[in-house]
Amino acid sequence: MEKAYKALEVSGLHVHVKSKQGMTPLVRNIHFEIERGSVLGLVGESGCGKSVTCNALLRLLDPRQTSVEGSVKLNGRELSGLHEEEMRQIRGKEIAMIMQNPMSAFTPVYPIGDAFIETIRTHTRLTKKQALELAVSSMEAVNLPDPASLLNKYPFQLSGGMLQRVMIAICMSLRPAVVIADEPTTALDVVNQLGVLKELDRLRVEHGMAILLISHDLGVISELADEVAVMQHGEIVERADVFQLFDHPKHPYTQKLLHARPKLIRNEPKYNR
Ligand SMILES: Nc1ncnc2c1ncn2[C@@H]1O[C@H](COP(=O)(O)OP(=O)(O)OP(=O)(O)O)[C@@H](O)[C@H]1O
Repeated sequence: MEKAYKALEVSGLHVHVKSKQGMTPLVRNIHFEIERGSVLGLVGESGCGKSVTCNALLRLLDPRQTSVEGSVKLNGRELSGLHEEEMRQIRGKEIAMIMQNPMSAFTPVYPIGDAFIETIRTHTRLTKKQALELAVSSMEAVNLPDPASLLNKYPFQLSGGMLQRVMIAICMSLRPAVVIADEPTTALDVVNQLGVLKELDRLRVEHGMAILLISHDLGVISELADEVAVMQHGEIVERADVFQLFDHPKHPYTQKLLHARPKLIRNEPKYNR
């Protein structure tokens, strides 16, 4: 059988932070890999280390406060020894991040087109006109209406769902191999949530990108993920195929998480007056 192509491979990732007691572990011994065109869901309670893990992958943690050990391979290329300048080239272009709060990703005093064109031109040799064309086509691809006029708007003039789509469009315009989506739908209402998830899934299918999807919401995870890693206290305690995990959770913490899912409690007959 042909060997699956790994877009992202993480092994033995440890992060420590400086504290009065010395170096304190934040995440320990993280291992996972994501194949091209597939989605790994990363779940766990608040503070368990999901964002620290992602920031460590992208080398966004402050090296004066934290130390990171382990191996991170992107399309087979080891990232851990690279210089900051090389990492800057990789971030956004080969591995991109969609953040939780789209509003904070844009500078409020500039039209959104400025952010779009700056990102494209930082990573490509396209002219401003070509970058603009790419911005418009990327926005069309995520079903944003009238992209040319949207590019002239300021962030506060767009709804949360639209801004999230703009962020996805910016992210996708450079066709990264890996996308880290950190709670991409938390700030959205359910209709927009579904739209954004569908968009991510379409881009995964059409462009074969690998997605690391971080969410508290097991509903979101079950919509999109092929595999799920469950984190607790800085460690991955269980990793399994999504159906296996939902049907036969092994670790007590996974069982607890699944048990804590909101259920519809409306079986009682209606009150008759
Ligand atoms: N720069 C830092 N210095 C010290 N501690 C930190 C730092 N960044 C994060 N932490 C701590 O590391 C732990 C993990 O934080 P992290 O943000 O990764 O959690 P999370 O799982 O993403 O939570 P949430 O779901 O709420 O976003 C927390 O206890 C947090 O306080």
